Amino acid sequence: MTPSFGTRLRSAMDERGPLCVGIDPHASLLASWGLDDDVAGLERFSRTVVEALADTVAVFKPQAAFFERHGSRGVAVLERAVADARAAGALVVMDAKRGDIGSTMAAYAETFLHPDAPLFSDALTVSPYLGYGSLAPAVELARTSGAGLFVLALTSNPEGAEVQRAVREDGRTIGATMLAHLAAENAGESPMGSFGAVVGATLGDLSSFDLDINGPLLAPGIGAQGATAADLPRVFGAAVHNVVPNVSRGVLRHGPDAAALRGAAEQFAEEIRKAVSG
Ligand SMILES: O=C(O)c1cc(=O)[nH]c(=O)n1[C@@H]1O[C@H](COP(=O)(O)O)[C@@H](O)[C@H]1O
Repeated sequence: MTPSFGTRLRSAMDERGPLCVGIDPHASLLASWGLDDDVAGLERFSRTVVEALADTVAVFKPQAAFFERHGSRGVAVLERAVADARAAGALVVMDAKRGDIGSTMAAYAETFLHPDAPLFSDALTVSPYLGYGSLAPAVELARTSGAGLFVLALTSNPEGAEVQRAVREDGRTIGATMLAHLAAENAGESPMGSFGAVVGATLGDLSSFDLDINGPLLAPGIGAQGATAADLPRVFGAAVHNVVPNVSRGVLRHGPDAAALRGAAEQFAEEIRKAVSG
């Protein structure tokens, strides 16, 4: 049986460090790489990123929207990127932020978390804002297929606060409630559970939240959104050892040269290592 996502992620983080590189082929990045904003450009971009980094980076996070905007051929490029990255030993978190009523959520789960699906990924980002319980089919399928989820809890964008910091009748914020659901999901798992939270690295002091969910914390916001690796201990406190920091544009803007991409990823990885161990 495949080891759980939490187990595989912990090994990958121990072996390669926790950096996650986002594959976000923005039209502006394609242009700055000298590529056309079309399927050929998309393919060249994603292959270059995967080939340059798949043997050193623990996790890739392709952003599905940048592939889907090119239609079915863009989705074919995404399938290839996922397969190549996984074949080279990296884990893939599909950033598709899916969320729907339970019966439709089951179809999203089949799309990304069924081992026979063309887009099968090690984990998927999901939105719990139709109610955490609506994610149940994805939780269930992830458990049987050895995959994981990253649930949007406290997102990196300033607009997220109006929902995630809203206070419920029981006095808890919505974000804290999502973290509590995840802690329950991961209870008793070792070395950690497979049900992670997305918590932005941009959010400053989060000591009022219990980030101890016994699962991974995907932390976007380093680089283009203004956070730095040095912010991680202040934002995450003791939970920093479970943080998977994501950098997309901060690495990608160094392409298309493979050595420059590797250099940028190594620099972020080193800054993260220092911040987490220091
Ligand atoms: O789920 C995500 O990955 C995500 C959640 C969040 O709160 N903030 C956030 O920026 N992201 C994603 O993380 C990536 C950040 O990209 P950069 O700002 O270029 O590093 C994008 O793919 C975003 O969609």
